[in-house]
Amino acid sequence: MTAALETERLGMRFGRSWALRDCTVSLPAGAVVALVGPNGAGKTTLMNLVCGLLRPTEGRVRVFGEDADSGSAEALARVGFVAQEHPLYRGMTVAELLRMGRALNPRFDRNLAEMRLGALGIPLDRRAGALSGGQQAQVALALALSKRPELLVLDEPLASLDPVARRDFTRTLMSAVAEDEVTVLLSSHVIADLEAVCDRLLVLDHGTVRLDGAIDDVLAAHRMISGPREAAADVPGVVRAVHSERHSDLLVRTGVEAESLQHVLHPTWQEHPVGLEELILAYLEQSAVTR
Ligand SMILES: Nc1ncnc2c1ncn2[C@@H]1O[C@H](COP(=O)(O)OP(=O)(O)OP(=O)(O)O)[C@@H](O)[C@H]1O
Repeated sequence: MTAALETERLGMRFGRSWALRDCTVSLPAGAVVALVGPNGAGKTTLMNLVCGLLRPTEGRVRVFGEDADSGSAEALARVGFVAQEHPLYRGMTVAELLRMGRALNPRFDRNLAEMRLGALGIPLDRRAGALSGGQQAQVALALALSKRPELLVLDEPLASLDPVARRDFTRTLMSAVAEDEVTVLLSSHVIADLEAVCDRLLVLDHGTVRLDGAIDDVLAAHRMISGPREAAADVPGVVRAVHSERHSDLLVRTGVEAESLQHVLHPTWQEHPVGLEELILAYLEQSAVTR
């Protein structure tokens, strides 16, 4: 089956610095992917490459098998993009934005956009600049979804939204995923938001891929264990260790076979599953320490 998104040793350099390097990932169609990483990790750069807004310095990026920077009308029509701060033409009314969307995109479904915005009580005759931040985000999402894209790329769409607006945005997104089977690449710094909608994780740090996989598989392949400090050095696959005088808390990569840990651990070690936020932070902290 063709992957929705495939990158092969993808790299992007600005001047002398690499924003993204050696990035090889394959995202299956229908996945909802959480793109996570600290400021400057390369998330926006990857998204711009996926949308064909940047040409890679090295490597390739393919969307449904076609080079993302081919510039073909078909490739552009397949991807919906909501950039950071969801920019809109502020002087135009919502109705004018929808007309423009229709004129620019052959598959644009204006009824769908009006239905979604109507359900949220967003007036079509209001200028975009006079809408609240949450309403602007909803308009940007409705415009992107009404293109009927096969891949939807959302760069920190929730950043400026209050909790109710975040929930409304997430609901709109989830219903679109359920109805249209669209593949989604969604970045955010708020892991709880991502956990609610995403089934796959891609962690970037300093331009390189730190973790990539289905969230369930990634969580199943890690354990948090607590036990005597003097035995901590014998534990294999430690991602992150926090020691007190006598005690150690370790995040360990166990592979898919979590039982394998039992063979090496002293019975006094206690084991418990790891949460997504804890896991991501552990990888990012480990990476910060080893640099
Ligand atoms: N147009 C550009 N010119 C020069 N450097 C750039 C450009 N765009 C990005 N960079 C650099 O590339 C690196 C990655 O930036 P990018 O915006 O992709 O990170 P990010 O993960 O999206 O960060 P944030 O979470 O802060 O939005 C940073 O060091 C940034 O300064």
